[in-house]
Amino acid sequence: MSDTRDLRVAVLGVGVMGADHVDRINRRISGARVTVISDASAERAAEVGASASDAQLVTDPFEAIAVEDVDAVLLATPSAAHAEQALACVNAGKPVLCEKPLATDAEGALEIARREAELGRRLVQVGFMRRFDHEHERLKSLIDAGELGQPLVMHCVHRNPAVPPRCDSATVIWNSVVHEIDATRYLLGEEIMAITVLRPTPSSHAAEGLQDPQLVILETETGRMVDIEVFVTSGVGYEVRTEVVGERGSAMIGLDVGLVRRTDPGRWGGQITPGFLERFGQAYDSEVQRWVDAVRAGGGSGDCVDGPGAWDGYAAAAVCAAGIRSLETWDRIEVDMVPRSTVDASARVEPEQSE
Ligand SMILES: NC(=O)C1=CN([C@@H]2O[C@H](COP(=O)(O)OP(=O)(O)OC[C@H]3O[C@@H](n4cnc5c(N)ncnc54)[C@H](O)[C@@H]3O)[C@@H](O)[C@H]2O)C=CC1
Ligand SMILES: O=C1[C@@H](O)[C@H](O)[C@@H](O)[C@H](O)[C@H]1O
Repeated sequence: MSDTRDLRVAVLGVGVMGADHVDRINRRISGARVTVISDASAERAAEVGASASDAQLVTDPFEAIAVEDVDAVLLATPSAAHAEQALACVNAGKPVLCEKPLATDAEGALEIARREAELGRRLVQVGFMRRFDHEHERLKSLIDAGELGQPLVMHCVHRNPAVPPRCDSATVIWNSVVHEIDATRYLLGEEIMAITVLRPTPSSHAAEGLQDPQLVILETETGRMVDIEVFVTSGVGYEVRTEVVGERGSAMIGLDVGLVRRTDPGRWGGQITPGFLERFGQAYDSEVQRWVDAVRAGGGSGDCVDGPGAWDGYAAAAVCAAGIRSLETWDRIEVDMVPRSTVDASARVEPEQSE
């Protein structure tokens, strides 16, 4: 691939996220265009394809990955399909931006990280977009500059107004808490050693099989603790708040303090973002732009990642797997992870450097 030509991207899975990524690649960022669209629903593929007239529709996701003039793949299929499809990308030598999580079990993620290491070329980026959010970047800079002193504790809130009816308690860990797991590794720059999932009084709005809210406690290797309230049927709006408390002060992000309006009779207030597309729009744009730039810079043989990679996907998957054990057993569970040095390609960069 030449450096001057647009990157030709196949987008797999064009539901909520995939359709937004298609629009982002074709209209909101530069250096890439969508040339293949694939979705299990032919109707949905045609609907999204209508707005991306250059794109060829390919029903089978593995055929889509193999299309010769596809330079790179963006995976936005349901989480359970990621591992097999991401592995197929690596095996085909194609760079892939895989929406989180990289896999819904730790073994699947580890297989991808190991295969990438064998190839000796970084091809896998994982869609932990908070690392590209300006507020998260500022918080990270503050911590790294030592302005809060040594970080001791982190408090997180993650609320969604609603989730699809199929969402169960384990899905909340894989799909929602996985963001705080990655944010912890990114902000504090160390691995998570143990997880405990607690079950407060469930909301009467949660469907059967869904423990909502959940309180999750993470413990890092140096003993810092992170508490996460995850509440996915809040009915209110999309709220993601993070506060880091250090020896010399604290800092919080996600306060929705855009416009604060004062009106009569004696009222004041602002607005809560309705969903992740609005709250993290800037982060998704930066994430995909930087991935496109990295893939183009990598040419046909260099590294193609600028952000969280396969190791980050694996580390998060290992913590999620322990979290699901905790949900089942009601116990504190230690995270079972292979040493980073056994997965060579990823061992080159520390997690806090955002790979
Ligand atoms: N980074 C973020 O903030 C967000 C990430 N996500 C992630 O994006 C992924 C997609 O989520 P949504 O767009 O909300 O789901 P969705 O259900 O809206 O879309 C999934 C699409 O994939 C298609 N599909 C199903 N199985 C497939 C297969 N095996 N191969 C190809 N296509 C298949 C479906 O027909 C559907 O159109 C998930 O992994 C989710 O975790 C979702 C929302 C936000
Ligand atoms: O990734 C996402 C969704 O899949 C998930 O369901 C939400 O809870 C997250 O906030 C969103 O960022």
